Amino acid sequence: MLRIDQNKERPGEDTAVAIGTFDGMHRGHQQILWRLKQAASRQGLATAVYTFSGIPGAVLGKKTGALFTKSEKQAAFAAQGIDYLWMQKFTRELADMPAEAFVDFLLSALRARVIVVGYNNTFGKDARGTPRFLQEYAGARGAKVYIEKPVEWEGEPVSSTRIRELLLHGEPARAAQLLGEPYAFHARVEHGKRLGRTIGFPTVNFYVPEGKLCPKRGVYISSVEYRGRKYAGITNIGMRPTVDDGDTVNIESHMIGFAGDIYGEEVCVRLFQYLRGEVKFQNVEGLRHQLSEDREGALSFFQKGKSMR
Ligand SMILES: Cc1cc2nc3c(=O)[nH]c(=O)nc-3n(C[C@H](O)[C@H](O)[C@H](O)COP(=O)(O)O)c2cc1C
Ligand SMILES: Nc1ncnc2c1ncn2[C@@H]1O[C@H](COP(=O)(O)OP(=O)(O)OP(=O)(O)O)[C@@H](O)[C@H]1O
Repeated sequence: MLRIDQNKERPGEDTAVAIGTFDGMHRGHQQILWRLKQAASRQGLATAVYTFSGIPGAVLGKKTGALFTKSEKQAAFAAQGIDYLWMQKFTRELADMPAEAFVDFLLSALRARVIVVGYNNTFGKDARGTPRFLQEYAGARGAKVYIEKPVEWEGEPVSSTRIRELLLHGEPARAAQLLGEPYAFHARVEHGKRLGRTIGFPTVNFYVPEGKLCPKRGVYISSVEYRGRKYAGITNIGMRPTVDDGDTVNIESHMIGFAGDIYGEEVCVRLFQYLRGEVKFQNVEGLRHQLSEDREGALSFFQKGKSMR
């Protein structure tokens, strides 16, 4: 996959292009990319995606985090086998761009001969770039436009907004149904207080990456992937009131059955089920007792045959 927003690189061939924010690469997004690849291969075109590095809501005043960091989004498109990726920083100027100018850009700079969008895609000033507008304007200029019907779950369209709300309400299992896989953090392990190991629960610690959505605070059944191996785990998202009086949210996972120092290494933590809220215990012994129960909860969850994917 080639990033074509950098160094003035452009596709050297005609393309089929999909447009949208694609935050989370949920099942609706997967359907769009399936159609993109199908249309491209039928017509002998390369595949391209025009997307944003953040989420438009963050620029337009909504204070919600995104499901993907920039690098997670780039990795998701690479995994989908997309040939060319244009990742644009979303700005107010971009939001005010006339819809015609945006389509002209797709046709000329990205060499779009096919354009694929979902039923609800809009772009350009005053959201005038509707699927119908696209069909008329791009169609008159020789491009074929595909408009995908909504992919639904429990009778409502799957959307990034809906997934963010589920995660903020502590419903990671339902979020995973819409995403097609559990919500994940890819992070580098940071130093903790080294207290965990003294109570029999060493943890990997990191902070929520800037701009990424922090799910409801509390304790989760999770898995931790490290060097290609997945461990059952328990993860706390919170401020550790028993041992810390700081006010920064931190993510900590205990990997069941793992021993070793992995500071500075990359891990992937996936959230499966919300167990409980964070509690301020009278003493560390109370915390240790609760952590043993949390671990039992995680072990029986995975013993029931749940996959760690
Ligand atoms: C699964 C899990 C659940 C936790 N639950 C709580 C909690 O309810 N209350 C709390 O004060 N700290 C909680 N913690 C944080 C512990 O206080 C912390 O992991 C421990 O002190 C070790 O810190 P360290 O990694 O900096 O050494 C939890 C940690 C984990 C991994
Ligand atoms: N459930 C869905 N079914 C089919 N296509 C979809 C679905 N959701 C989004 N799309 C399409 O996928 C592309 C990228 O979607 P985009 O990320 O912009 O919207 P979204 O997932 O609905 O997010 P939000 O909730 O923030 O509006 C767009 O063309 C959009 O129309």
